[in-house]
Amino acid sequence: MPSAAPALVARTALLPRPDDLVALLPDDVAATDLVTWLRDGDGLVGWGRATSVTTSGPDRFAQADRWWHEVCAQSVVRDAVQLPGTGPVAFGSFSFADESAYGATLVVPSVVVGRRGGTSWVTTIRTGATLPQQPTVEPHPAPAAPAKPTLRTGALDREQWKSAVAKAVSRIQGGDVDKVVLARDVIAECDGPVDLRWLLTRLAGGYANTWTFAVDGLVGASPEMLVRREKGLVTSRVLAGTIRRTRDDEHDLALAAKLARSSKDLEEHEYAVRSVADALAPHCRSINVPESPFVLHLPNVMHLATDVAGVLTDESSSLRLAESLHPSAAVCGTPTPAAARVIGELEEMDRGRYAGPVGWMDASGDGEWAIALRCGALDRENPSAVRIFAGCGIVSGSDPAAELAESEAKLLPMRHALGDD
Ligand SMILES: C=C(O[C@@H]1C=C(C(=O)O)C=C[C@H]1O)C(=O)O
Repeated sequence: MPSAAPALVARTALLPRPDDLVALLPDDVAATDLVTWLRDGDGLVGWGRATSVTTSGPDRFAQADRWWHEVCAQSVVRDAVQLPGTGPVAFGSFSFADESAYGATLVVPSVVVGRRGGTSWVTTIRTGATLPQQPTVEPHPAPAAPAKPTLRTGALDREQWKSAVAKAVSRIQGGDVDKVVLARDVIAECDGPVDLRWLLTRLAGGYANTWTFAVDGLVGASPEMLVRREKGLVTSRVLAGTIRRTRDDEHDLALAAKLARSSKDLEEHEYAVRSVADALAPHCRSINVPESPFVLHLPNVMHLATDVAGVLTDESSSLRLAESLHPSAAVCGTPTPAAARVIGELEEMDRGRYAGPVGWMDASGDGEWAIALRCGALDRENPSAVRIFAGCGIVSGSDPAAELAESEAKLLPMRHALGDD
């Protein structure tokens, strides 16, 4: 059982608009106590740990949600801004698998700075009885560039992973499962402690239209929004179906048109959209599923993308909605239980928090949870190492060599951020 929920006091006040939220992260706080949620310059950054909870197992979402509810019920809040993300905020990351040794964490930082359109604010949070003073919020010197990291094989080397893909294809052709998402890990070893602020600067600068996140030592730039809940509206961005970009824009446009017509990718995409719409159905009315996907352009890859929206009909928090949507066919497969079994048999690794929900939630339960993709986990034992991940949706027409190349393209954001240009 998680620890008892403490009482918090929180104060949110307006702040002059900071240019760069990442620059506000202090350089003398442990990387696991820095949090970030950024897109196109707006979002939230935070540091310190007013309180936190860890949970594990199949109830990890419900336990964390209950804890946060109790914390908020006994908190004293002075919120002069009243926007989503003001007042006390919890940042969380959850393991992909129920049985994972990596569990889940909700962290409530002691300071959160937010920026949304023209409004910026700072929230200070403490356990105790007196309202905290507003801290000084100012940019810190830019972090130094790291040296090129060394890459080591993770659970499977390239050949082994290709043969896992080939086995997945035969399982699909044999009728065990329709689609399965297979992932691989690579260990990046740097020549000194990894500077999270450097990684975040690179990710937020290079991948501005993704959600750049850092929570409890998990860092990345995810293009996939599992669920956003804001004032009764629920939205989800589903991605599945990928093509690697070349360095030639004209050629990429032709590839995008090909992706939008590719029956293999459209089939893979359809599975993922269906799994999201079905999971939202018990919680929402007026669910809108566009008839065909659009092509999302990222610097390294292009994806087929569909934005699903609905109106919330129950009290589910954004975290409980994320639980209902996890794992979607975009990161597990279809049907879910059979795909999860094949993953367990073929990947030969614990995914940890990769491909699990990562995000934030405020006291109202509104929040945003992305799927932790294009990310890495800082190694708690070795501060110079990061375990980075990438996975691919496998369907009956998948070719192992092409999937390996796709996984390499999906590793690029983290490799570049780590200084491997
Ligand atoms: C599993 C990953 O990405 C997922 C798989 C995709 C695909 O197979 O086309 C596309 C986007 C994501 O839903 C990853 O980036 O690691």
